[in-house]
Amino acid sequence: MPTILGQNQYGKAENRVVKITRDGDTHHIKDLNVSVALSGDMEEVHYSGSNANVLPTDTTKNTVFAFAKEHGIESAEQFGIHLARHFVTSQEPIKRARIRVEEYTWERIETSDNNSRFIGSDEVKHSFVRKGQEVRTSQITFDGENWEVISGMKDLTVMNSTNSEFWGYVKDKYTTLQEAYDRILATTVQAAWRFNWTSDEQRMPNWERSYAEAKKHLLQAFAETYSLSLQQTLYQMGSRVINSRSEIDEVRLSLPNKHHFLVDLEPFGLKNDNEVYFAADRPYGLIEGTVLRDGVEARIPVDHTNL
Ligand SMILES: O=c1[nH]c(=O)c2[nH]c(=O)[nH]c2[nH]1
Repeated sequence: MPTILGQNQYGKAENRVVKITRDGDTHHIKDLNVSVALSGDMEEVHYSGSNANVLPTDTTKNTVFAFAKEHGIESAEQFGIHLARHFVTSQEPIKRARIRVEEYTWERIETSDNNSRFIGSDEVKHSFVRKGQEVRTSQITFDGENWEVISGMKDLTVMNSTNSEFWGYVKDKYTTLQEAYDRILATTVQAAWRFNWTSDEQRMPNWERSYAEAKKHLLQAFAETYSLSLQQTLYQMGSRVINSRSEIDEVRLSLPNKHHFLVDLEPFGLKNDNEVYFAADRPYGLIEGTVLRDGVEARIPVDHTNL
């Protein structure tokens, strides 16, 4: 049976690059995990093994580190844009570059209870603790003409200890779930949002500010929604971002329902007054959905993941 080559891409994955910027003796850290995927005229290397069109993955790794020096790392998105543009414009056979970035955030260590005494001391300026909250993600794709930037986050765990109910659902012969009028709602947010910046002709968003604002709106919507289901909360979270940020047209959310079950304390002669829960880790409900600006086309893949 004859065969033909289908979709293919290649590049160095998970380049862990850390850039220290020294502003006098005050240091700033950017800590990224960068994955490069290139595609284009790559039939020959697959069919015959000719490497004539192949920029080595080793070179793509070196480029990541060299660009950290040459261009700095202003934001994950800006860094990805520099890289994608470079690969597509410098090598004829490369027609498309996709750069995925995970970013780990570092916060300054405060070195005294009375912090004000130490402001200006060396410890504050160059000592950091890695932030335990979310991992920031971005994916930058360039085909020589159009850009697609999808940013987001994963591992951001949140909980409402009240203002959540779940009742009025379908009941069949297998249904045992009790209706809940005051339950815990907890989830670990995986979010991806697509920017409507697609060409060098348009003004580029402020990536850092956009991220901070999108995160703020997701969290505020989670906190402020009186929830009748996680689905309803998901829609509120997505639409809050779309309505507040004109640079974002599409939000995809994947929200595991981190179930907290009330423990039966009756056997011990104790009454559980919505106080003691068993935090189950699996199975979990998985609630996923896309929220779009009216009139735009959905482009974030249903199973979009970063790395
Ligand atoms: O918010 C929820 N949505 C569901 O679809 C669902 N299903 C379920 O068993 N519990 C919940 N909770």
